[in-house]
Amino acid sequence: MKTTGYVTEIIDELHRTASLISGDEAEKLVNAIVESRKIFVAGAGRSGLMGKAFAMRIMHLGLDAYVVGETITPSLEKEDILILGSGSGETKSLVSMAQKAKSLGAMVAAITIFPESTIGRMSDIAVKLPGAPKDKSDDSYQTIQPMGSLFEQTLLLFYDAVILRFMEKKGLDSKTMYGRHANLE
Ligand SMILES: O=C([C@H](O)CO)[C@H](O)[C@H](O)COP(=O)(O)O
Repeated sequence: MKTTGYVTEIIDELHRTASLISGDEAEKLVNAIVESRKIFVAGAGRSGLMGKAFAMRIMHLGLDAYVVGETITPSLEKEDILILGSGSGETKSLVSMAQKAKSLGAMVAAITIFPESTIGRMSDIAVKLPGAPKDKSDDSYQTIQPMGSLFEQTLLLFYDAVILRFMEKKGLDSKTMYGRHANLE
């Protein structure tokens, strides 16, 4: 298949996964972000990269957003939310973060293929995204893509959709948000 054929196939896969995301679960996450004081985002590897893109846009919304592990990230407190993106829901560093966040009384949200995973079960809000785990141990969801690519792409689209929903709720537009964009690039 030509590279452009693969692009079309990936988009078809994303159409299928997008249509399976629960609107109620997504709305719970948006409302939790609205109600939280600070928003912390975490994920490992590629899932973490999608989280960084999400945290940047949350900052553009005018909220206090942080990526876990960065040098200027402050302490998590009980009025805050920790959002974890993890296909498997079993990544060890994220399990520890979820445990710590729970012990501090903060809200934990998981975006995962497996709400029944360790991270999913520990979370106050779990949004299920369809996909195949990176080790392909669960072959119930078919994708032509390697490892967790389909989950990671769906995660980025989902995060961008959360931003749009937040903008809609708060009457924000791109122009206002651009006013907060980095100007030392
Ligand atoms: O980087 C990743 C890998 O390339 C899978 O496609 C994963 O995002 C990373 O290993 C984290 O895994 P999950 O927590 O299961 O998303």
